[in-house]
Order: sequence, then structure tokens, then C-alpha cells
Amino acid sequence: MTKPAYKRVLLKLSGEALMGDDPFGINRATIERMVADVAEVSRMGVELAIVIGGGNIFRGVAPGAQGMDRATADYMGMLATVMNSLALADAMRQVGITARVMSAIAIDQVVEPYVRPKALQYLEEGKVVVFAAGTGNPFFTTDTAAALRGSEIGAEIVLKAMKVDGVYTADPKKDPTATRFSTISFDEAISRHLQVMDATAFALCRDQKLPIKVFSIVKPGALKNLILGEDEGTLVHV
Ligand SMILES: Nc1ncnc2c1ncn2[C@@H]1O[C@H](COP(=O)(O)OP(=O)(O)OP(=O)(O)O)[C@@H](O)[C@H]1O
Ligand SMILES: O=c1ccn([C@@H]2O[C@H](COP(=O)(O)O)[C@@H](O)[C@H]2O)c(=O)[nH]1
Repeated sequence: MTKPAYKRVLLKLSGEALMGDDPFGINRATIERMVADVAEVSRMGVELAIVIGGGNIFRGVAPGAQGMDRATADYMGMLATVMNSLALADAMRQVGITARVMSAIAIDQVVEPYVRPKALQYLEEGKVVVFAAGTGNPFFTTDTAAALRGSEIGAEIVLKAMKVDGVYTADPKKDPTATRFSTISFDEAISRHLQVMDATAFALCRDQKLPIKVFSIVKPGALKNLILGEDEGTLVHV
């Protein structure tokens, strides 16, 4: 079998992608499909850490949060990512993959707190680590949490999985003439104000020289192809 191109990766899963074709929440068939992809990669011996978004449940900047104190709304968003993380870890358990959820905000009765050395230990033991509650701070996003945790654990790459299959010249959902980059530098992505990830996440990855691959989790086999070093999605580089 071809050897994986990476030993340790940080996978950022879109919360929105979890909805499948539903208007919100977690679509069972979708999460099972995602977990099957994750399990395949984990069984290849790749050390896998995951950050999952919360956009399928709550966003601090969503219309539903209008009029709310922003920090309060953001804490609700972080709690939404805890729910997604628990669902993801449980779906992994059902296919025989051991996962540990670690939260950036203290909810000890529900999940263990994020402690870096413990996370590293789990990864070395071959467990999948799911980082919940984003960075633990309002005014950030789970993309920035992915950049932060990816840097902390020494991941070789951040794999940003979403419904769209890469970084486009404009949001392809709004502009049908948008074209996809096969590679783009962090500086260009920031200066073009591409909304695919927030500038904080791009800047942190740039400063830490941590490349990002943006790809479609909806495309069958895409995650495995990436892990094997094949060409998928868009590479964002220094
Ligand atoms: N230039 C662009 N290239 C690709 N996608 C773009 C671009 N600009 C905006 N987008 C949009 O960015 C979004 C990124 O999706 P994703 O689900 O990862 O967002 P997210 O905020 O991280 O989600 P979640 O909170 O659910 O995890 C997509 O909806 C896509 O349409
Ligand atoms: O570090 C963080 C991460 C997230 N939030 C809040 O949660 C929601 C959901 O995260 P997404 O990245 O949009 O999926 C986000 O909109 C914020 O409201 C946060 O405050 N801090």
C-alpha cells in the first residue's frame, strides 16, 4: 500500500457540512460518511486531530444572535462545537475508532479539558483527538482554533474539509464565474480578502509555516487521496 505523506495532521471539519441536505443540525448519513473517511485515514497510522465547526447549530454572528451580547453569542457557538465534537467521537466509537474529546472551556462533567501534553500522548497512542470549544475565547472561529491547535501539536498540515472543493477567486456559492486556485500564498489569500477562512487563521498558519489544504469532504475518497499526497483541492502556502 502507498505510504501516507503525513505523520500528523489537523483536520478541520466544517460544521455546515455535517448538515448534509438538512437545514440545520447533524445529518446521520453525512456524519457516518465523514467518519468512514476519517477511520480509513486513522487506520493507515496517521495521527489525527480534529477541530469541528459549529455553523450547523449556532454562530455568534448569525441572524439568530442579533441583539445578543457578542461574547455570549460566541460562547453559545463554542458550546455548539462541543455538541458536534461529542457526536463525532461517538460516531467514531461506533466504527471501532477510539477518540478523545478535549474542551477549551471547562465542562468537566461532559468532556475532559484541553491539556497539551495529554493531547500529544493520545495522538502518539493512535487515538483521534477532537478539540472542542474552539480556542475557548469569543471573537474567534474554529478555523483559528484549527490553526492554533495544529501549531501546538506540531501538525504537518491543516486539512480544511468543507462542501466547496477549494479556494476560489470569490465565493463560488455566490459567484458562478469564480475559478479555483490550485495553490495560493497566505499573503495573497489575505490581501484578496477571500472569505473561505478568516484572516487570523491564515496569518497564524503563515507565521508558523503551517500549510493548509482546502478540499471537499463531500467528494468520495478526497481525504484519503490528500493523505496519500495526491492532488486535491487548494494548497495555501507561505
Ligand atoms: N473564495 C472562496 N473560496 C471558497 N469558498 C469560499 C470563498 N469565499 C467564501 N467561501 C465560502 O466559505 C465557506 C467555508 O465553508 P465552511 O463550512 O468551512 O465555513 P466555516 O465557517 O468554517 O463553517 P463551520 O462554521 O460550519 O465550520 C463556504 O460556505 C464557501 O462557500
Ligand atoms: O474560538 C472560537 C471558536 C468559535 N467561536 C464561536 O463559535 C461559532 C461557531 O464556530 P465556527 O468557526 O463559525 O464554526 C463561531 O461563529 C463563534 O461564535 C468562538 O467564539 N471562538
